[in-house]
Amino acid sequence: MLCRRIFTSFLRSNTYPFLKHPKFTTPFAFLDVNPLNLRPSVLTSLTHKSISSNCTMSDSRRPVIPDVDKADKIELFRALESSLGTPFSSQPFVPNASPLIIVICGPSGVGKDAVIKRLREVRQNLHFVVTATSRDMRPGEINGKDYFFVSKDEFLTMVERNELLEYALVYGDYKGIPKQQIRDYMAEGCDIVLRVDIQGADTLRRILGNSAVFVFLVAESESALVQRLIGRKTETKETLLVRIATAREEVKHVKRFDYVVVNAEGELENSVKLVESIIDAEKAKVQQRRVII
Ligand SMILES: Nc1ncnc2c1ncn2[C@@H]1O[C@H](COP(=O)(O)OP(=O)(O)OP(=O)(O)O)[C@@H](O)[C@H]1O
Repeated sequence: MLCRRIFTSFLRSNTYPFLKHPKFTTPFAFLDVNPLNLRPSVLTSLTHKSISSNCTMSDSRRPVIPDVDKADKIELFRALESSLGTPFSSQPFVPNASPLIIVICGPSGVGKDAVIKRLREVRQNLHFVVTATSRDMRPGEINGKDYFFVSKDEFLTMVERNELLEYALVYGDYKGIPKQQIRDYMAEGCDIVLRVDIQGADTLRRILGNSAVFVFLVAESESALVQRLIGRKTETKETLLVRIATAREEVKHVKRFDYVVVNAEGELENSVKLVESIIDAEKAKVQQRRVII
């Protein structure tokens, strides 16, 4: 006690200014370690408490923290808990990430469908919104899986009922995104993938702003894109020309997107991995995108 008084009066005087160094004024600082890895404020208040409790609490009532190398884990855990005075919480430090809407766009033939198909195979809790379209079914396509194939009249009825988040007339056919499907899957905690053309992406940006993630897919070059489109064998020479001319304009809009992914020839897996990384990074953001449809 006498020693402490002498030490305190030294601290108050300016005779030995080095004694005001945090090493001497911060509890435990002389150890050069923080034995419980506590925040300095907690440490300070704890130590002040235990110093002041010296006056009132007998040694037998003070919680004893066993030595780390001797105590078993549970004993140490409980001792630390009772020293701090409140039970350790098992609540997650951060809540679950909000479901995301990922909008994938890019010129015709770049590989949007191929990337999304693979993404669905490798990633859980991801729902690809099945778009409604008035175009004819292509060989191999399945109604309700690739698209909801509807007549023009049926499509226009959906528009009248405000059932579509966004719709457009593309190469003479209507395409639109059903709202209810998005609400249902987001309620289950799924991320939503939307596949749209450039007009659709513009409209969605107006509607959703920054609450969705916009990804633009490009080929490594124009010539690679044309070869891919030819290789798909779905187009006539006329529609090929229209799609290629349109693609030339579309790639100029890349700046409006949040991310660009180069889907290079033979590198589909890498493109999918990159899209996955984008989703993971978005989910780790402190300020989450929150979307209401
Ligand atoms: N990285 C890649 N390397 C080689 N071929 C690819 C790659 N990605 C996609 N493809 C192929 O390119 C063709 C066009 O791809 P896909 O149909 O997915 O394009 P899209 O962007 O969905 O086109 P559209 O908008 O016209 O429907 C397909 O035959 C597909 O298998």
